[in-house]
Amino acid sequence: MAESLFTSTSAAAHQTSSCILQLDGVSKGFPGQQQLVLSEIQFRLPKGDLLGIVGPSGCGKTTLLRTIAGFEQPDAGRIIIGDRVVAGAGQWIPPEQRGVGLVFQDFALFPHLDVLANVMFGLRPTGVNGLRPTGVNGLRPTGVNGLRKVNGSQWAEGTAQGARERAYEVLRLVGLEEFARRYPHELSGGQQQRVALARALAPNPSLILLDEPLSNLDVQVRHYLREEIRRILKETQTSAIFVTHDQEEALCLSDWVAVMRQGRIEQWGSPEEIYRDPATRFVAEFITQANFLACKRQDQGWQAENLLRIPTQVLKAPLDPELHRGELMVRQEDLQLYPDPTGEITIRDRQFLGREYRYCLISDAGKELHALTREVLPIGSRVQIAVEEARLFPVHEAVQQVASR
Ligand SMILES: Nc1ncnc2c1ncn2[C@@H]1O[C@H](COP(=O)(O)OP(=O)(O)OP(=O)(O)O)[C@@H](O)[C@H]1O
Repeated sequence: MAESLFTSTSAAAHQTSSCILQLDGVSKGFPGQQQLVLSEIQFRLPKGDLLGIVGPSGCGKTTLLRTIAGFEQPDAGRIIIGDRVVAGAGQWIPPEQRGVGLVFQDFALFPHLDVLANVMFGLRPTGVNGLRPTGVNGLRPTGVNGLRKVNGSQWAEGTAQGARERAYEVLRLVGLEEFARRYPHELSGGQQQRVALARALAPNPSLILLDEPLSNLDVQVRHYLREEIRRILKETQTSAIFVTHDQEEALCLSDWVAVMRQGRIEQWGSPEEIYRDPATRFVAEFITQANFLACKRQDQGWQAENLLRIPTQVLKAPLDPELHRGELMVRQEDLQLYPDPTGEITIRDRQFLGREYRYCLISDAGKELHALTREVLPIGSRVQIAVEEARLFPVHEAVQQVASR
């Protein structure tokens, strides 16, 4: 399924029916920058699905979101929201007419308006859903007029009542109906972000864009709220794209994950595909907290750093007969430990994680490894290791990785 969504330009052009957003070869550069910030971005997002965009700092995540929202104009390519071309092919639809809701990492609520008025703001006939009120960085759409002149009298008679009812409806959805008359400073960070979500949802947008929506919250609230956000978006069948630098958040919130690197999508797939079958060493390193071991072919298998013999059957990808050296990815949960006083690996530390232990291991040659297992083994004892599953990457890619850092 992932392949049919992340298609070539010609194939993508024929597949617009059940998709809410389609990008065809979208590129974008900024003056004075040698490299493109977005380079031939291409994907289709099915209606009602959630896409998580992850990647290292500066890879172009926010620029991609801003380009979809309409705050940046692509240099090349086409963006289609629903069945409308909103950018490219001679078309340009401004942000406020794209039917897109926005949620920011700093909540961006109006401090002088109560919760109800904040949510109703998103319903103003001329408003861009969820537009931030002040000049904070990120997705701020500069040059949109009139956004700070907010007061109840802007509502035409009759529409105000409808807006109020809709605002209460979305506040119920996010579980904050009873907070309608509070001001933002009287709410917790998590509650403020739920108000921001309610404001973005109020006009019933076809697509919501969330820029690092949870990064200003502490870890417990983040865990709780990511479940909440997913539930609310699914319940309202709203498609959404959210940018995050937190891999775990992307994997557990999304239906699809796009891993970006230097302005390109390096891999698109379901969270399971991205985690279990990373296409490149970069994706593997960025998404998993796996172990990486240099290895070379030996007999019918592979020898990894004098620590492990890997029979070919534990390798995930088919073997390239030309490949004689490579780098092996072994996820922490796939590394098995066997107590052995003659083993070359020592347990350096053990952390209790509740259901299982995380072991920090060190080989006699100084190679550090990590393993997750339910077994209890003493710190300082020696072990041998084996693997259940491994993924082999051609070594030339690993070399490029190091060279490009
Ligand atoms: N308006 C602009 N003018 C010039 N360069 C820009 C502009 N906006 C972004 N850039 C550059 O484009 C690149 C991508 O920036 P972007 O904010 O999209 O990255 P990001 O992946 O969201 O990073 P982070 O995770 O740190 O927020 C960076 O090198 C940034 O400096």
